[in-house]
Amino acid sequence: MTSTVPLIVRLLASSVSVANRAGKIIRDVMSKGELGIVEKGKDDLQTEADRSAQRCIIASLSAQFPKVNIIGEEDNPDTEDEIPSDWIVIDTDKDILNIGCPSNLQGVKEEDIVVWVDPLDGTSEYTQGALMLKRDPWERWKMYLTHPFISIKWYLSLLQSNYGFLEHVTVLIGIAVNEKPVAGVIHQPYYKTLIGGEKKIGRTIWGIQEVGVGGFTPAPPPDALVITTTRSHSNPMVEKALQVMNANQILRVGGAGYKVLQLLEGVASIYVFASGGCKKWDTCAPEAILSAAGGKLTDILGNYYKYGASESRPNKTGVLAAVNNDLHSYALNRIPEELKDTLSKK
Ligand SMILES: Nc1ncnc2c1ncn2[C@@H]1O[C@H](COP(=O)(O)O)[C@@H](O)[C@H]1OP(=O)(O)O
Ligand SMILES: [Mg+2]
Repeated sequence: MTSTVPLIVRLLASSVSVANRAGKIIRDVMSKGELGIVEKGKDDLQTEADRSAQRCIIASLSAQFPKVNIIGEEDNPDTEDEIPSDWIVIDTDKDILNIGCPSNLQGVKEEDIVVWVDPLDGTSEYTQGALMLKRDPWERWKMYLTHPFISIKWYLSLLQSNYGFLEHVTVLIGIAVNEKPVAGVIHQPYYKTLIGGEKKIGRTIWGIQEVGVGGFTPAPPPDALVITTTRSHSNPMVEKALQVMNANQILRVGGAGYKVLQLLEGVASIYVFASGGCKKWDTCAPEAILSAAGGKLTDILGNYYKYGASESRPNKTGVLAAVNNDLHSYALNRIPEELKDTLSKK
């Protein structure tokens, strides 16, 4: 049966299974307690979970789709170590295989596809979440002292948060054809639900253009204007763009994947981030799923990003995403011209 299913649908179905496995790796690293944090740059961390989840995703997808160009966030310095055999996922999500395929994607070949992988979006929230899992206050304080760049103010705000910010962490697998995100997966390793009285952890959201979305219950935007934005990468430009939105409420959360989930689930209406910092792997999967649900993701100037393999990785001109075209235009028209100018010269 599998061979008659179009390639793009098989790739999406495998990405769902692989993202679930990567999510389990992320939880396992956290449970072991040794995050192996490395500072890649200013406000930019990498952990053992980022490295291992990426190895799992790239090894699994390239074993099944050897000619697909897969680009991951992490450099993976330790690629010479053998990958544990249970990290190579050969399963595929059977329900996704039955979803149908838009006619313009039916003839797509492996060589036409670029997959953008963020193995762990929301790394700051993941490492800060680790602090909150330390129940012993002395152990927690010791971990804080060795954690890169958390101010005492943040530490106190973390103590007041219930579960840290682990729900903000996602695994992102975005599938692009002809430079456009056409399908994607957002996996949330720490999402908690009760199904038939039984506790479940983790969920996987998917979308494919013209077919639709799944793995969650879509909801209309809130009546009030709720904007979602960064909690860990703000700066004066980000704040300026927020001020002019005339929002009823501003939510500050981690990760591009989590913010787009808030749009999909009716928690927020617009995502505004008027700064460089996000990269192609942060926005490819969220853009694919949001547009499959009727939304729109562009830069702050209103231009779509391109996702060809040779495109530069940074999204220098920020992110503007909304649940529909009207809300996107509303936000775009409010961004001051001088801010657009400053960003486009970066
Ligand atoms: N200044 C930055 N440096 C590094 N990564 C950034 C920066 N700004 C944004 N990002 C990436 O974009 C995602 C969304 O940004 P934010 O959480 O600030 O809204 C972050 O989780 C982070 O991805 P990652 O956690 O995968 O490194
Ligand atoms: Mg990211």
